[in-house]
Amino acid sequence: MKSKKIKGLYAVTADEANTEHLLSNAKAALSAGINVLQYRNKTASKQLAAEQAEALLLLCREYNVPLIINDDVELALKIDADGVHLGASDGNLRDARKKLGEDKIIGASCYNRLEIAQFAAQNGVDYVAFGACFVSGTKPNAPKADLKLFTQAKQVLDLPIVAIGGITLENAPSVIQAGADAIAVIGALWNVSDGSAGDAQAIQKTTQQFTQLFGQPI
Ligand SMILES: Cc1ncc(COP(=O)(O)OP(=O)(O)O)c(N)n1
Ligand SMILES: Cc1nc(C(=O)O)sc1CCOP(=O)(O)O
Ligand SMILES: [Mg+2]
Repeated sequence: MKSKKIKGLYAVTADEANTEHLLSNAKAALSAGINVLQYRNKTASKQLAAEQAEALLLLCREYNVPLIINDDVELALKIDADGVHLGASDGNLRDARKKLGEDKIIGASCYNRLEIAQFAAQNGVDYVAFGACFVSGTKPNAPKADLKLFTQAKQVLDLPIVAIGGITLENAPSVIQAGADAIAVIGALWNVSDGSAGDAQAIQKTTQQFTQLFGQPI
């Protein structure tokens, strides 16, 4: 069942113009145990986005990890990615389902609003995301979502619930405790470096630390 794949550490890529760097970072996270990867690059041209998404898809296939495309149903269709993530201004959920078919994963941003999640669930999404849980360096103006929302959502929704926004190794336990099935992370995963060993090793170590919070083996 495809929605069962949405759990644990859900890595979301940072805006990265250097494809080699993007791929080596992604490989580090994949090799250390992320469960889902979302390609999100708000600064790429259409051509760069297509190239980067295609290269990430090949890498994800090696690790049997689904690749979700942010915002762009057409790109997901073009490269046969595993799904899309859509926010309030990214198009209609039913239209996306019609285009992508039943086998693809569709996720919806629900911000801090349970009723958006209920609407998304009625419109056939495979997971819902709430945020921002904490102040996010990536998206400083994102509206805040109270962690109580996860507990409430869990009681009324029968879908995986993803938490996003400012999640770090320190605050992730409170989000998981509140009921999130997955945590979506950008800054605290990719903006790490241990100085000597390089980015890839630091990303691997951070991935393992996040994954252990869910009680999964490393
Ligand atoms: C897992 C996940 N949750 C939320 C978002 C945010 O989507 P959106 O509100 O459309 O904002 P942008 O990411 O497009 O800036 C997400 N991408 N992934
Ligand atoms: C893309 C995104 N969406 C958010 C929301 O609240 O919907 S917060 C966010 C940024 C997440 O990045 P970081 O882990 O660096 O805070
Ligand atoms: Mg969006």
